[in-house]
Amino acid sequence: MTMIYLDIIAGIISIALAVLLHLRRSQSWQLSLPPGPKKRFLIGNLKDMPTSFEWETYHRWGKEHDSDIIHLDVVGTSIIVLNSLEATSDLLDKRSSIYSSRAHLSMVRELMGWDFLVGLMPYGNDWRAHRRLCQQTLNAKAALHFHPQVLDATRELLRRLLDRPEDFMTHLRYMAARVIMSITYGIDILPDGDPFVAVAEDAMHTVGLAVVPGTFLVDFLPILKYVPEWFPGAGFQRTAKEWKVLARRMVDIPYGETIRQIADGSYKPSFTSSNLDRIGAEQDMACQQRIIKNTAGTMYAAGSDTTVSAFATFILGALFNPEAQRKGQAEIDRVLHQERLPTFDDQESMPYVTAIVKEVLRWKNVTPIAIPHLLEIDDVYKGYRLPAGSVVVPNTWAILHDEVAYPDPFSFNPDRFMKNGRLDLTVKDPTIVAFGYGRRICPGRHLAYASVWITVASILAVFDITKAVDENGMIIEPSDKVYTGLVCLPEPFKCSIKPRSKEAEDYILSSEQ
Ligand code: HEM
Repeated sequence: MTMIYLDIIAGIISIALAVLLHLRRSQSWQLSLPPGPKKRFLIGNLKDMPTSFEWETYHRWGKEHDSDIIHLDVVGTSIIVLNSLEATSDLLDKRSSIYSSRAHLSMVRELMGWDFLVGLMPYGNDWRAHRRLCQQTLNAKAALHFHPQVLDATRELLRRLLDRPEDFMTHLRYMAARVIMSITYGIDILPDGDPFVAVAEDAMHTVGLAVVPGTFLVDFLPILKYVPEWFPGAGFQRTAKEWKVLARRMVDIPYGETIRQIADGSYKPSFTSSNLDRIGAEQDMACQQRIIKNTAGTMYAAGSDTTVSAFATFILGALFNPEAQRKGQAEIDRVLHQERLPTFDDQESMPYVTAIVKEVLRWKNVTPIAIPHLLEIDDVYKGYRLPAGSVVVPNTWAILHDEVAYPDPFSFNPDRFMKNGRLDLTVKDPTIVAFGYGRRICPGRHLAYASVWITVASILAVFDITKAVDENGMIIEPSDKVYTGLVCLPEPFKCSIKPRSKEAEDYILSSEQ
């Protein structure tokens, strides 16, 4: 008898909950969507969508509609842009259980074969298994183990800058790639023309172009993925086919090399070798290998261009603000007395260097729209209806160029983070948003931050960075433009990098020991 009563009560509760949910949903459907540019019949905002520097357009739309949250519709795909820290924090951080998936991205994930990339995986168990591996290797404590490798790579960077300063971009790329390839695969790459790096760079270029929302219509109309290659207008299919080969090579080739080295006993311990070694007899071997291989491929893809972009932004910032460079050098000289090169232990005593790093991550921020998230269930925010399935674009660029938080936001000015010779903690730290949001926040941020900090400190300690001069003795003004894409990199620029003194040169050369 009691069991029957319990069943009836459970039934009534279930029905009541279902009715409540239905009522909530229908109430929220009466609310309006956030404001945004006028939508056209069927295609919505397709024709308005910017394909380059979209963060600037999104920011302008926000101002025009006097709202930090705007809504767009592209052929039925709902897009929500968040233009303020308040909105990203309220939704992506505080409600991250429903804002942590990713858009379907038919072009990149299905047609171009980038379904291995952790950063693009939908929220769920498979993503969790991959993310766990990233976290185990890259969390704040684990990242400390990489400091010696990063320091070695920085010292080599100094020597290479001394030798061929005009090739500084090549050296910065080498430094970032060297650290990640060694951590991930235990592979020592060649300084110039490394085949593993070449394979990865080719693939990376393609994905950078393809992930920007609005570039390929197939992302908004997934049915187009069934259009055959020969069909007029199906050029994206041919492009995807070519780019898929590059993606596979990027994942397979370095992983294959580690397997080869493990087999002949010549391997160096790395993310890949340690995790393969850890696979238990009770685990599904093929499944675990797939997760390790995907995660390894992701580490290079996610960590190389991003870090290089921050390095290059530092060099550019030093050109745009020579006074900041001098202040950084004066601080370093005060701490090191020009007797040694910086180490990670110097961080506490070099607040101005830290201010430069914060400004680097703010000024030409590496990932202006992070990686857009996806909202999984209907939500309501500031009285607006946010539909399930919306792509949610955090406008990190707008947040980091907000003139209230950062007056004169387009100038490179590390002093904005300083007060009375110390870091001013009342100024918003750009790292709060520069590495993304909520459950999808960049797991490589500790390693990335450490690499940028020690590189900035080491270069400032021994080099002067000045504008280059042409054959007629005229100063070459550097461009402050960046390439558009998911990861923004400064456009090529020239500069002069010279040792600050004979002693500085000696320190660089002796750093090999
Ligand atoms: C200055 C350097 C870097 C910047 C600015 C950066 C920034 C970001 C951003 C904005 C995201 C997206 C977060 C979101 O969806 O909200 C991300 C994701 C990711 N980053 Fe980084 N990153 C950097 C370096 C690295 C490094 C060195 C690694 C690894 C070695 C790495 C690994 C990843 C991974 C695996 C993801 C995907 C996380 C996920 O979707 O769950 N990143 N990063």
